[in-house]
Amino acid sequence: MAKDEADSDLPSHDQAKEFYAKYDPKEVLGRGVSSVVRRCTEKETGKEYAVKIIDISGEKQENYIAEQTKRDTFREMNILRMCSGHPYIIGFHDSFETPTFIFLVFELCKHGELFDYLTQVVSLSEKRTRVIMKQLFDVVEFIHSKNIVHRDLKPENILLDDNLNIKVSDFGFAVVLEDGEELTELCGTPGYLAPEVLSVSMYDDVPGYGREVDIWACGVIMYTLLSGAPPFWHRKQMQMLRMIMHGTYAFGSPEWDDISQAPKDLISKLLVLDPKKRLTATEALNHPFFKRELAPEKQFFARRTFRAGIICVRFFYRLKYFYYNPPPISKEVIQTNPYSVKPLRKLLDNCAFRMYGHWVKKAENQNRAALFEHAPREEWLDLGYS
Ligand SMILES: Nc1ncnc2c1ncn2[C@@H]1O[C@H](COP(=O)(O)OP(=O)(O)OP(=O)(O)O)[C@@H](O)[C@H]1O
Repeated sequence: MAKDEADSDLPSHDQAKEFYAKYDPKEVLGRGVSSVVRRCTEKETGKEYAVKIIDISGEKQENYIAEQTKRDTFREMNILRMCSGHPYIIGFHDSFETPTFIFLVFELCKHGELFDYLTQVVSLSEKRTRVIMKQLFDVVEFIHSKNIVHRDLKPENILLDDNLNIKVSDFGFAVVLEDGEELTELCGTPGYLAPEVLSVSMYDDVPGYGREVDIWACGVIMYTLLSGAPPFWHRKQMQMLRMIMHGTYAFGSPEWDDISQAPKDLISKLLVLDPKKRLTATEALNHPFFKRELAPEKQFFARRTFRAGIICVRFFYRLKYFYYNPPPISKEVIQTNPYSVKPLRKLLDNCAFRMYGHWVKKAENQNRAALFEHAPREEWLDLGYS
């Protein structure tokens, strides 16, 4: 990209003297509705950060929306300060305000979003899911203890640091609950919305919602990490919202066949329609999924150990034999059950993901709602694959 074009959305030096005195802005990392996130370096230390530059000038949007953006940003800054120092929440380093822009300087997460990581790997192992979900519940337990509700937990808002630890970001919808306060605003991302958020926007005589919406979102995230597809999804958004309202989801085959009972049990205790019956973050952290199974005390039995050794060696040689002499794949198997053949299974899965875009690569100007679009891609239709 030409330098002029790349820098075209940067505020001028006159508009942001204080920021430019301390930081050098670099390439764009991501864009929001009214903001651009760039890598930047701190002049004094040479350390790298990410700066979110929020336009509050009113030039790109109506004045009243710019005012709202400004108010929301101050609320977000206040909440970020309340969360400072938590190991799995994005570090908030610095801020600057001018009449036209607000600059928020964050720690830099070079590995980007959990969403992009999932795009590459499609689904995660139980072990990796355990690490990520444990960190996520640590965050939720912490923010809920401070009466903060995030309201937009999803893989796009979970960044990964250099050690692939999570950093929960984007507290743009987060609020601090007053004692006994119930929320009524419809906000969040469709696939992750809890049923009570939908109810409150549809009916007059229902109670508002509270912190339990974050637990529901954790259930959706955990399901998605393990299977590579969201639990509530339909080509037509109204149908998808109806599925959420009724709590209709399944641990379908074959994605869930090899997944053990503990994570399924935990998910089923998170995706509970009645928010009062949903686990809390602390209860989720005490679920058996997060408890390592302790091996029984080991005793040494010479004969048994010797026999086990022989079996292992035999097994190894059989495995080696099959590896170098794989059984022929018959035409019948390919016709009747192609999914049972591992290389074909991989190919089919890849095609399905390409065609239906459960995981879609983020591109310039791509709408994130595409994650839930189940339509074949244009070029496939041209090829007559529809
Ligand atoms: N600290 C960071 N390190 C690396 N990349 C980041 C960081 N913060 C944000 N990004 C990238 O920038 C993108 C947009 O950031 P962010 O999620 O804060 O904006 P947004 O909330 O989507 O914006 P808006 O609320 O204005 O629509 C992120 O999705 C991510 O890819």
